[in-house]
Amino acid sequence: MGQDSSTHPMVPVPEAIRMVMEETVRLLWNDQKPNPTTTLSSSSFSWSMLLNSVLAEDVMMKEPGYPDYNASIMDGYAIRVVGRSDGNNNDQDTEFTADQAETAAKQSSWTHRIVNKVYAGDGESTKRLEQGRQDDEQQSSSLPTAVYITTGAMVPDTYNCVVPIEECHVSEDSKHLRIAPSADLKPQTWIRPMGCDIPPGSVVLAKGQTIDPVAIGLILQSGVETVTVKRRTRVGVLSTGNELLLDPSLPKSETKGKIPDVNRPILLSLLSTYGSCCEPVDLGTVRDDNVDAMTKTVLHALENCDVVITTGGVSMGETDIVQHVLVDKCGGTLHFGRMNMKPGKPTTFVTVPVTDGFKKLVFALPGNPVSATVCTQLLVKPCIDLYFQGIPDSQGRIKIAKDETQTMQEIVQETCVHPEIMAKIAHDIVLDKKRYEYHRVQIESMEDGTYQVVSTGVQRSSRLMSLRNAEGLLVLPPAQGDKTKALKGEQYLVLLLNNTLGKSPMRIRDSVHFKKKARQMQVAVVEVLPTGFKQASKLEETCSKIEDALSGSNSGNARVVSRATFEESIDKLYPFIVQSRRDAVDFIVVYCFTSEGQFQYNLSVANTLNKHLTKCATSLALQARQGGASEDPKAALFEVVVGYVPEGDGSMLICLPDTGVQGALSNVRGLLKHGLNLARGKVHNHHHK
Ligand SMILES: Nc1nc2c(c(=O)[nH]1)N[C@H]1C(S)=C(S)[C@@H](COP(=O)(O)OP(=O)(O)OC[C@H]3O[C@@H](n4cnc5c(N)ncnc54)[C@H](O)[C@@H]3O)O[C@H]1N2
Ligand code: MOO
Repeated sequence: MGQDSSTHPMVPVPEAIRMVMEETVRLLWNDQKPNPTTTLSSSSFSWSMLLNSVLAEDVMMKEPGYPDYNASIMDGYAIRVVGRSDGNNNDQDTEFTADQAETAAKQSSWTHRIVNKVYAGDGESTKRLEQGRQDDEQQSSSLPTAVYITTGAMVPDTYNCVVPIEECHVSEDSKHLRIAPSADLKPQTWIRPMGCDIPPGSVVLAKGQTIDPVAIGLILQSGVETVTVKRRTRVGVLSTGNELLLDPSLPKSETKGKIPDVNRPILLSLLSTYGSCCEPVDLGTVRDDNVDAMTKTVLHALENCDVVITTGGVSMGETDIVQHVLVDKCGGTLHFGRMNMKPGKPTTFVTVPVTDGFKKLVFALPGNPVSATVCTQLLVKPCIDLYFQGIPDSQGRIKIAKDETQTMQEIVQETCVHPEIMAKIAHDIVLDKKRYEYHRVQIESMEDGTYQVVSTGVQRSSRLMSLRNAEGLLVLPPAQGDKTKALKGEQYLVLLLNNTLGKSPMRIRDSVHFKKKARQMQVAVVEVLPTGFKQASKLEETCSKIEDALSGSNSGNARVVSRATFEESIDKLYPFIVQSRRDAVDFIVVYCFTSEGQFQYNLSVANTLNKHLTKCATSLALQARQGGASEDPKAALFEVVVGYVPEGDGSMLICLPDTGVQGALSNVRGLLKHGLNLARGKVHNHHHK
């Protein structure tokens, strides 16, 4: 099992996305997200930092509420009237009543003397009228006092009513005032009392809310010193390749064979359209002929980002070193190295541990610009949405299973991916011979509420024009037998690349893209033999026997997608099993050599495997053993183990002797498939439409 990408099975795209989501969930579940929140201090608030951020904590109104003083609602005069309820009315003679206004109107006498002016923004001690004048007034008059006040200004504590300027008659020398009898002279008239707009202690904005323009205003009014928001996911983009033109100002003669780096600008700007969840980080470019230099760049990127996207260098060429750097040099775990997809086949997904025990997610995308862009949309977007939002609140739909992996699966089912629709195609499209094609299309809404899609033309992965104005990805299966074309009028699934149709993201649980079809059963085969065992491998012939035994007309075909030989060290077997299930394998068949004297070995392999299985199916094992014995009586002497490997979607493992393989498997074929479906929690099989 080398790391060469050609040995990686082509993982179906939905399975690949599911693995990405599972790793993301696992990381969140295990608190492996560093600094999930950021606290912004009011001294550094700027609207651009706040806008579109998501609150990680409630914003509460500080004492004494907003406004934090009694404010005038009108331009006019503040006076004191009878009935103030604040217990501060011991100075009875300065209180003014409607009767007094009435009398003054009849007599054309003044009702108040004006002792000050208060403008909006003035503090309590502001004195705008000259001292001399006040002294003068105090001596010459016993009228109650009033102050001129503007809208929004602080009403001094000694006053409890504002009379708008329209209801005041002011003496020519601006020293006296007559209040019109029409004025409303109740306490608090035209005053916004302290805390009336936002009472102290109230929740101004709730946790989880996205900060919109109004929320910015409310945060500022709330008087809080800090706001805690969810930290945006830092997503780094690194282009790899010596062909990238680093200095566009160089003369043409010096740049032959170089091309502009389009991936980095495309992906960085695409990420910036993902809104509040992500902070794109430009990691520049790196050469593809220097493993150490690339390793250094990647390690630095991993320290600084939560998610890293690289483009280029993941296929089969001598300079395709990215996987080597990520796995061998950076110690990453490879989750998949190829997808059954055009464009995007060599897409590679790795998780890499960094210091502090945090794990980072790395998407090593193909260099072709279309492949890189489409794979970012399909795989990276849902991942960073999930990483930012955290484990979905499922309103109780998530069953917490005893087994952690099962719980993860449950959570993954609740996570969201691209929106999707069904649409008819407007013209024939030739199907790819081998791979599912995610064909770029434009979408037309028809009058009857259905959709029709039109291809964007030649779909070569280098042809960025195929993405120009593309609105969706039409999911086309590979050609099969006579079916070499998708025909005009046929209906297919379309994954949406933008939100022009106003469709919501799909929960994986509900997504048609993720619905399992009765597809080819995928099988991993392992041959195990004791050390120094001198017998030629029978892997090839046994694999074809296994394929035949597991294929049946009404239960679909089986295909061996990975195979390996292990000598002695059964310890190595478990990582292979884990990898097999990650490759979405249905059955793992382990067979042991059984020449004379190998009973003990067969027993120890069987016992070791037994430990890793849940739901050991002893009756199935017995039946398989009987089937094996009917082919070769000797097979009855050896151990058979059948059980369920719970990780991921789950696989069925069958450990048996190297003889009677076909008889054993064909005897339990139907039961194995049924057992797998039961163990996977599926009551019904899903069939092709
Ligand atoms: N022998 C095989 N060759 C290839 C296979 C294969 O299975 N066997 N797969 C092909 C497929 S499918 C794809 S997709 C590409 C992906 O290759 P890489 O990821 O290794 O990418 P590169 O070889 O580095 O580049 C591919 C292509 O894209 C151009 N490129 C790269 N980076 C950028 C950039 N930042 N901006 C613009 N264009 C870029 C590069 O020049 C190449 O033309 O591999 C096939 N080969
Ligand atoms: O998968 Mo590649 O992305 O065809 O061109």
